[in-house]
Amino acid sequence: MIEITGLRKTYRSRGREVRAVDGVDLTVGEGDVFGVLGQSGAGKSTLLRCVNMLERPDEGRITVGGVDLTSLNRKRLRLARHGIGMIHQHFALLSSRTVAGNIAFALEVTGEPRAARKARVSELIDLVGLSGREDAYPSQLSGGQKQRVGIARALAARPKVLLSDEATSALDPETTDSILRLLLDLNQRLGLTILLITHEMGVVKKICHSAAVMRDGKFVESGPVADLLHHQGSELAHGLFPLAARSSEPGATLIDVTASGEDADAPLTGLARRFDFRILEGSVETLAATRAGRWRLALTGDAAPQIEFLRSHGAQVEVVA
Ligand SMILES: Nc1ncnc2c1ncn2[C@@H]1O[C@H](COP(=O)(O)OP(=O)(O)OP(=O)(O)O)[C@@H](O)[C@H]1O
Repeated sequence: MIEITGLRKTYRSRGREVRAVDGVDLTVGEGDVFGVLGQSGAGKSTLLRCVNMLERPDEGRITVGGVDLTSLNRKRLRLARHGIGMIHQHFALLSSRTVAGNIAFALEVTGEPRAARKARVSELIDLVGLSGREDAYPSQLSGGQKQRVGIARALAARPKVLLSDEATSALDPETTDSILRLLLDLNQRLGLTILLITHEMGVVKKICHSAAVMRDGKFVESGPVADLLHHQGSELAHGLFPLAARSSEPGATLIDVTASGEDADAPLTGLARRFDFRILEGSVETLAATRAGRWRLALTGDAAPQIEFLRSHGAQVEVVA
């Protein structure tokens, strides 16, 4: 649904050059939820703003729903943007308009006939769970309710793609969860493709099927979350399952074990039937697209057959010490 190749964007200000996006390739399949994770300054916002051409890239191709956005003139680009909704960290609502007014505004912009607007607004209010709050002004809403208005407004023109710019960063953990559940629900019910940027590992954990880690304008790893977990040295694996336990143990070999799928704990259970070892730390968790487990083990005795056993049962093993 979204295809990006060779994307570059450099800012020049006061004689200084900043390569905000430095050669990014990205494919987001239809109905996928893709998260780009990175720290402040990594280039996430620039990347996202290039996807709907709010920012014009210096190099690269951006195709959304089969349409090459970089080749469109201004008028066609405006139309293509109707198929790409966007939500923001600080909601960007009109303070002088009610909930219904804010959503109706998006329909006015896309030229929806006045007669059809009212019905569509109430449909959208229903969709995001704001029934009863139609006449409230943004100042009377909680952060979560404001983001629901943002989502309804972004979906007004029935886009196939939703871009999310740190949509939950300004929300408390409980509200974050309810907004992520709503996004996942919309992804499933409407088949909505979602590309989100975030600096929160929890967001990737809860709703992303695929993810990329971005640093200095580049993707340092990218792919389905279940696959990335199995890559040696994966930052995503370390971030999703931080193992802070002891990093040395006299007389033992320390290893980190990663396994995914419905039977994520099977390699470890199998190992326990044959060998003696200790679990220093770890857990199995349900992620958006898979179940996965990660543990730090202290192996006593000969480590080689134990590591071999785990690997032959589909687990990724990294020797720590
Ligand atoms: N309009 C601009 N002019 C000059 N430099 C910019 C501009 N926008 C972004 N940058 C620079 O580009 C780099 C990437 O910024 P960007 O906002 O895309 O990163 P980010 O990962 O989204 O970070 P944050 O989460 O803090 O927004 C940063 O070094 C930033 O200072």
